[in-house]
Amino acid sequence: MHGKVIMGKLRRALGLMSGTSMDGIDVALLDTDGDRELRQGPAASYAYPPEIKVKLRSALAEAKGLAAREQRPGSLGDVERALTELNADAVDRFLRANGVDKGNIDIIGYHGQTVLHDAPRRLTVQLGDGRLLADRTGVDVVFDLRAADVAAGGQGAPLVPVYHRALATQVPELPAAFLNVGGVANVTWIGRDGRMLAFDTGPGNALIDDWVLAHTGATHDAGGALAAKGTCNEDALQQLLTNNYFGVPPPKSLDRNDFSSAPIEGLSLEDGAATLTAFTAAAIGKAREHMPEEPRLWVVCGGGRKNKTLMGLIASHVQNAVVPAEALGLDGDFIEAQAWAYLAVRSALQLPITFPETTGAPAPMTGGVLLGSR
Ligand SMILES: Nc1ncnc2c1ncn2[C@@H]1O[C@H](COP(=O)(O)OP(=O)(O)OP(=O)(O)O)[C@@H](O)[C@H]1O
Ligand SMILES: CC(=O)N[C@H]1[C@@H]2OC[C@@H](O2)[C@@H](O)[C@@H]1O[C@H](C)C(=O)O
Repeated sequence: MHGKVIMGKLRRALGLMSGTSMDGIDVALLDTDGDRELRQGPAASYAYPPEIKVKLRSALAEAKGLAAREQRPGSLGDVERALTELNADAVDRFLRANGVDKGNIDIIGYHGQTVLHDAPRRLTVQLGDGRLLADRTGVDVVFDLRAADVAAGGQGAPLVPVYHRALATQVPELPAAFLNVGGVANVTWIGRDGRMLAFDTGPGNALIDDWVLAHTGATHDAGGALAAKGTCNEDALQQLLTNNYFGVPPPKSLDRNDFSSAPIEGLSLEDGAATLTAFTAAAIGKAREHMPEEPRLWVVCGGGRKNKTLMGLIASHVQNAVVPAEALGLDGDFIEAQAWAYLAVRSALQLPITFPETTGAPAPMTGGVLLGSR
């Protein structure tokens, strides 16, 4: 089933990413040889309809009880089908809007929606039906990119590091850190010789989003304005930082809800936002303890780079410059979707996508399941 992608040739891939913020589907086009050649094309986001967001929140609770990755009890099967249909619709809309011919797309890299991630139990569950997506789109789909790594004893996350490494050719000076602040935050340290070290640093925006949603109904703290008005509660922050996770050496990964915001209960909206924002930044600062050498530059991707308060705090916790991905001419909103396109091509070529230094895989290994169009 790996016949379509030939080594050395540029392949046109579409990446479909739905992250832990659970806000929708990011789509990005990438022409790549699966190695150093990267030609980023158009990209777009398609928000989940409100009713899907509500269903996803309950799916997340239902998924807690899963004992095996293929189980779909309760509403999970229905939600999976609905999400897959939304992804197929997103592909159609994207191709139409950008005048791209479906026949020219070689492969789709499909992430799905993570509803459970528990690497110690060798369990990572992404809702999404690769077979259905391949049938609906008529394009070959690579799905389940995390599963083989987890089965082999790896963390199954983060998977973006190999794409970060490919982007690092654009960084003026190494070592550098690519920091993704999504629902959860993850970092890839890249050394002068291209060596990688990657792991989830701690919370990203998810705790802040949940706090703001519960108190105001808004989806996030736009620009970090609420946090800027509040005062960090030092006791609560220190309590949050006592979590054992920060001392654990990498590789390590997190589920969306691995951290509780219990220590900030009772604080005002603004002070709670300030404290959680300080928590995300301090956790990123702690990531430095695991790095072999201080990054010369921190390149920030993901929605968290739009939170000015957070960006300022991150800068106060690290040495050297902190810049948004745009400073390197990249679009910080779509690096993960592009990464999924890149990973799909690497998977089809049977190239490694995870490494001992990124997920704790026993050796560099490929992954993903290729579902041929028919
Ligand atoms: N203007 C903004 N101001 C502040 N925060 C923002 C802004 N825009 C987006 N965000 C934050 O970024 C989040 C979305 O980020 P992103 O799309 O990178 O996450 P994700 O890909 O879903 O998550 P992950 O990377 O963990 O899988 C939103 O939930 C919100 O908290
Ligand atoms: C299991 C899972 O979906 N993890 C996500 C999550 O969101 C950020 C962080 O935690 C990262 O480890 C990962 O996503 C990115 C895309 C990755 O695998 O690189």
